[in-house]
Amino acid sequence: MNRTEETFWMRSETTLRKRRGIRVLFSFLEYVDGRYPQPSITQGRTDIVSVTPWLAPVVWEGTFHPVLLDSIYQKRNITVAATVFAVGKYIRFLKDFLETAEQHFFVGFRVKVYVFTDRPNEVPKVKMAAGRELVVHSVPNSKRWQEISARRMEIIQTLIEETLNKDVDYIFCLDVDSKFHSRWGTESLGELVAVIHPGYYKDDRSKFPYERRPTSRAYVAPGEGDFYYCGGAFGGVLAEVHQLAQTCRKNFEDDAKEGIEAAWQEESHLNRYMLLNKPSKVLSPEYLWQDFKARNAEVLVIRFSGVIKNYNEIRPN
Ligand SMILES: CC(=O)N[C@H]1[C@@H](OP(=O)(O)OP(=O)(O)OC[C@H]2O[C@@H](n3ccc(=O)[nH]c3=O)[C@H](O)[C@@H]2O)O[C@H](CO)[C@H](O)[C@@H]1O
Ligand SMILES: [Mn+2]
Repeated sequence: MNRTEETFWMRSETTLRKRRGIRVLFSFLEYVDGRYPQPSITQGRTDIVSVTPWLAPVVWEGTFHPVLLDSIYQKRNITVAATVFAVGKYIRFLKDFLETAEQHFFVGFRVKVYVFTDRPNEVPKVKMAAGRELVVHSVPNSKRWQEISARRMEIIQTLIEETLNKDVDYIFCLDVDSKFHSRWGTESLGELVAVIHPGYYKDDRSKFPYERRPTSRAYVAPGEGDFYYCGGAFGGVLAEVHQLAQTCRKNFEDDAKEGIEAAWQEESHLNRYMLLNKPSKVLSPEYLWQDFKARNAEVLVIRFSGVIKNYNEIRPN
C-alpha cells in the first residue's frame, strides 16, 4: 500500500499510535469540503472485533471517522444529557470530572450535565462553553455506599420522567470518580449503549462477576452472558435508558425485600438487563478504563478512566 492509498481506517496500529498527537488535525483535513477517505469493508483494524454477534457496533479507535460522524449529528441539532452523582466525600471528584468533560465530552454539541449531590453548596464553579449547562439536584446521603450507588437507578428513572423528555435526545449515566482524557462524542450514540468493563474483557465468561445466586433477580446462569459491562457508564435514548433504570431499580428493590443484594448492586442488575435486552451499541474499554491498569496494546486511546481512590477513606462504610 503506498501512502496515497492509506486511509483513516487502513492505518496500522503502530502508525495510528505514532500519529496520535496529530490525529485530530488529520481527521479534519481528511474532511475538507465534505470529502473523506473511501470506506473499506476488507481493510481496517485486525487486532479487535468491531461488531457483536447480534450485529451491534463495538466502538474502538480507528473504526469511525469523528468529523464525518459529528457532521451527521450536527444537522440533527441533538442535545445530550449526562448524569453524575457526587454524594458525601465523592464531591471531591466533581471538579476534575466537569472540567475534563468540557474538554472532551461532546464538544461542540448541546450538553446538559445533571449533578446529584447532598452538598449543593460545594459544587465547583466550572466555566462551561456556550450551549452547555449544569443542573444541580439535591439528593439525600446514605450510610451505605452500596445504597448510594444503586439508588442512582431510581433517581435516573425519575429524572427522565420529570424533566428530560422535552429537550434531550440522549443520556449517559457516569461515575464521578473518573476523568475524561480524550474524545467521547457522537460515535457513542445509540438506542441502548453499554460499556465493556476493562477488567474482564479477555476473560472467559465463567470468570465474570455476575450475580450467581438464582434467588436474585440479577442472576446470570453459568454458560450465559455476552460481556461484562460497567455500572459506571451506560446510556442511550431516553425511552431505553428509562426502561433500563426502571427495571434495575425494581429488581434491586424486590431483591432487597427478600433480604438479598446482588454482588455488584445495580451493576449486576444492569448486566442481567443487557443480557436480555442486547445493547444496540457497545463501547470498548476505551470508554471506561481504570487508572491503576496499564494500557493494553489494543487500547489506542483512553477516553474516560476511573481515578485511583482510597475506598476506606471516601466511602461511608
Ligand atoms: C467503573 C465502574 O463500573 N464502577 C462501578 C463499580 O464500582 P466503583 O468502585 O467504581 O463504585 P464507586 O465507589 O465509584 O460508586 C459508584 C458511584 O456512586 C456514587 N457514589 C458512591 C458512593 C458514595 O459515597 N458517593 C457517591 O456519590 C459516585 O458517583 C460513584 O462514582 O461497581 C459499583 C457497584 O455498586 C457501580 O456499579 C460502579 O458504577
Ligand atoms: Mn467508580
